[in-house]
Amino acid sequence: MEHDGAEKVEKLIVPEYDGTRPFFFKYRDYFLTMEHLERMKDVPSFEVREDDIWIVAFPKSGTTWIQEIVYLVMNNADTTKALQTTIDRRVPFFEFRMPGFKAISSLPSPRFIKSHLALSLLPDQMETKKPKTIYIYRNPKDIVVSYYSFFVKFLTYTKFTGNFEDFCRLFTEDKVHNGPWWKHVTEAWARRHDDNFLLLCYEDLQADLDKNVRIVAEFLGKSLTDEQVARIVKHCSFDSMKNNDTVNYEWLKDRGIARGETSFFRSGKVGDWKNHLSPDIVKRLDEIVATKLPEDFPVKDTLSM
Ligand SMILES: Nc1ncnc2c1ncn2[C@@H]1O[C@H](COP(=O)(O)OS(=O)(=O)O)[C@@H](OP(=O)(O)O)[C@H]1O
Repeated sequence: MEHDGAEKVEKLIVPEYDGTRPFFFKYRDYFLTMEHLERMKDVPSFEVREDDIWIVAFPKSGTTWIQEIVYLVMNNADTTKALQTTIDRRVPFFEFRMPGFKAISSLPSPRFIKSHLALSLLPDQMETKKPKTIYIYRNPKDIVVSYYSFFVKFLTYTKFTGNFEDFCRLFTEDKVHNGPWWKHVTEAWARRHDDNFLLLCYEDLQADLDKNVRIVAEFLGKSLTDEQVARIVKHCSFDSMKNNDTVNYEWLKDRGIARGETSFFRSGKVGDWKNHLSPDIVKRLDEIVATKLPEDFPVKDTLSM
């Protein structure tokens, strides 16, 4: 894979800000915020380990859910241990400023690492060290609702001044952080048969969490008892995680990063988009699914499908 040094990154910047939009910049094929773009120069050379476990997803696709499941599977369903430390410390966010590349580099093995970067933007050594990688995808209609709620209403530091419809339109134009969604998931689809790769789907977890915990455990080479699986399933229900202060990101409110009146655990449903999206946005998203995804890519935007 080609290395992109700082100089080349600078040349790839395409300003999209017109006073109503957040600052997104195009890096290779993806839109990133300036903050993330600045760190991209250190990404290609980041040292990957064979025993890392990477959790990769487009934002709002169920990343936190998988982070907690992976942590528990790898720690024999020790929920007491999980409840001692917030998820951002147990499974750090790779490209975020906290804790940063240096801190992640010095973590003991096995490291659990979360990233929202598309697979093609991850460190070069992902291809040679081949760490186990779990990717979760979700239907774009629920994602855009969840994304607006998180990016505009939950976080305090984003500068989006448009309304919900504006945000949805930007999403359909691929111009949201980590967009295009369809390209992000298509890259994962192409990897679905790789031995070190597990592709999961948010809607499948909703339909049968027990089964998906077992799939994760098998992929990670862990043998769990039925009682351990049941404990993970209970701990990882929406209501349990919403009320769990080590995963619900309520601590961001104390740091002034998130607003008091909103919740990271918003709805946790499949098909909630029906209560929010306009017919025009539904049409645009259906078009993206129909024309930009591989033909056999299964997108489930209701639970009955
Ligand atoms: N346990 C469980 N059950 C059902 N749904 C769950 C669960 N955990 C997280 N979620 C929902 O996932 C959405 C957040 O996605 P991410 O964790 O990927 O967000 S982030 O991008 O990492 O910020 C967000 O979706 P919405 O509720 O639709 O906004 C969360 O509520």
